[in-house]
Amino acid sequence: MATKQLQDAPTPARPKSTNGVINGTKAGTGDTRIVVIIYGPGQEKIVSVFADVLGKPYRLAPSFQAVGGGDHGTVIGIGASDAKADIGARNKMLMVAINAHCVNLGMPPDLDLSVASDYEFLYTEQPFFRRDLSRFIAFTLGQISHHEALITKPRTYFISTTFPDVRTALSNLDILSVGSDAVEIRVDLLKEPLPDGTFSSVPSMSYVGEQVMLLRQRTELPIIFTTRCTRENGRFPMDNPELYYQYLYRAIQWGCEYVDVEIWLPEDIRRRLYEQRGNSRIISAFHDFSGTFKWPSPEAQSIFQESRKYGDIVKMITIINSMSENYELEYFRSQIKANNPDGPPLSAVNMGQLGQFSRAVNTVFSPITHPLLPIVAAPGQMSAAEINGALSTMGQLPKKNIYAIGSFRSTPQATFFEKCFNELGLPHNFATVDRGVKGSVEAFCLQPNFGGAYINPPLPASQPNIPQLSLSDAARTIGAIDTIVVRGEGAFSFIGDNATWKGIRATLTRDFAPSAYKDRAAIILSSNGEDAASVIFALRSLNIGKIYTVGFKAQGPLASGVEPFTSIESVQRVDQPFAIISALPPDKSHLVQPLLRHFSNGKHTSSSHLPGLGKVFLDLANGPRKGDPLAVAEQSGWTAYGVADTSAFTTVETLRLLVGQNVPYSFVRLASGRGLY
Ligand SMILES: O=C1C[C@@](O)(C(=O)O)C[C@@H](O)[C@@H]1O
Repeated sequence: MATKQLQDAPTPARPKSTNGVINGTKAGTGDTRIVVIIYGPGQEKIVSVFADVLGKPYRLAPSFQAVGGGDHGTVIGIGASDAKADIGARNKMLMVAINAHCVNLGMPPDLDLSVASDYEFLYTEQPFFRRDLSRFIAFTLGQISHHEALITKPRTYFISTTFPDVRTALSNLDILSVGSDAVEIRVDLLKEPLPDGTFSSVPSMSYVGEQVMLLRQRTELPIIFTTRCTRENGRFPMDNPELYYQYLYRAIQWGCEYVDVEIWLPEDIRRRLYEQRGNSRIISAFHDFSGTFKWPSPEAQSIFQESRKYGDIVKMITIINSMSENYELEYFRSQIKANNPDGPPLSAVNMGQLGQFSRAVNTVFSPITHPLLPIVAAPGQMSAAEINGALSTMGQLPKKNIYAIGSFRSTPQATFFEKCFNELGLPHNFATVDRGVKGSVEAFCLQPNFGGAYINPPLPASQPNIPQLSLSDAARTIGAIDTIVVRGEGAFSFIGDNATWKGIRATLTRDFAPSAYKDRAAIILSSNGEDAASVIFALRSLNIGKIYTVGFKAQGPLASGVEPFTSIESVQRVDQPFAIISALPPDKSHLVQPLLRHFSNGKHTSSSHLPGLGKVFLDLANGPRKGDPLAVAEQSGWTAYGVADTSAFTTVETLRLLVGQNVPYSFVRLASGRGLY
């Protein structure tokens, strides 16, 4: 049957690396196959949204057979009933098929189409969450990847949600996920109501699909999809391993970033899931509730070796009987690390109260809970604040002074940082200090308990004058340090970094995949090269084509491929730019308006009859301004963002750099409603 077909077919043309948008690296091109969107009755407009997000033209086709090599670079739409006829016979090396299904229409997706497609996008028409689509497509096509960034982060946490229906969690999700790097959906704990008032023993695929969709619409965090079995503290029945395959494979198709695959499952199922995982990552999971498991045993070693065969992360969780077994786990952890330098990261904790020590010291994907959750997902689970409290009591999280250094006395951000520290149980002090006289930044860095700083306006990277400071690539290239991070002690223990460009890039990729920027033109307006440097860096990381400038001339390492507009004629010669970014100060920000209007109905770069029309405008001006560039942009058909978006994304990045904790963008924006920006 159709399921069988998939079992034998690893996802073809998987990009060699998922070099998505991480750190200073460039966005990868990802999957280069032709994207085919299967749409439901009356839903052809979803094809144009996919095309817009990807920055590509689109056309509708009657069948897979009608798609050929000449369609590279065009998004193809095929109606669901037409697609059914020949989806099984499609050339999988040439095209990637995505079944787009609108759940508002009251019917579950067609099972044959679900199974035969490479991916499935479930969406609601009202409200429609474009950023959900953007994230889904950028992830499944390998243009972005969270994993590389997460496994290099010193500590990662995921929140195990235990809701029977994620709808009840949505209003609290922002606060629940403070401190988490990923959100786990415990599929086995979902309770699907049946018409007779009871609950289904296993939630149906369509119910689970909708739950995943709802969760992803409300969080930007990667999702971990878990079907925990009855023997391992879960509710998923164990009599039919094939059922696990069906759910877990569908999780890959839905674009879940992580899929938890239990080690007891037959090897064939684990292998298939691993081979077919596309850009998802497999967490190979082992739980032992017998109380007889021993970390120093050969069994523990062989479980790790078996898990690593089909796991990007290995998770081992057990019940213990004495405190000393925590030390045995630590020895096991260090051995595994030493003997498997290229092996997958190990996430290992002991359950129960006795095991809480290990929950505090585990650094890789530590499962956490939150007081607002209905139940803890496993005995002994702790919240992020409890773990940080324990670490600080054990001397593992020394109290530091963290500063906002600027030409200001106090800012709402400072209050926000303090709130985050409280919420996360971090022991640090936060102080806002005036930069004042030259040299004061250095003076703060030299204080014994200096724990890092964000600096506004940024420090020139050319003359920071701080001993022990090394620079990140981004700070060096941009020429500005807005964050000083402390890593360890001794020589070069301070890193001068730049968080602003990441805030800009995150804003630019909120509603568009990185491919939308590739080789397209952009215009930057600024009074000087310094204010524009982080913008150029962010655009370059998205493989932008030509950059035109107004008000400044780019210098130094960022100057190549950047051309100033010299006259009205030079503006008129330019093809439709994909992005216009203004770094002008508020009193000059209205000067961008004529450009926004000029390019409103633009000439198109693409020769196709249906080009992607998306265009992005970002206004970085902060403060009361003349005119309303955002309104003008929106009237002229631009997708417009203001500085509040970029500042919120930059705050996320700054917190991550300074204290290693993830505070979701949505939470920062929530706080901004109370006057953060
Ligand atoms: O595997 C784990 C770890 C866990 O069992 C714990 O012990 O915290 C909780 C589960 O939800 C998660 O899937």
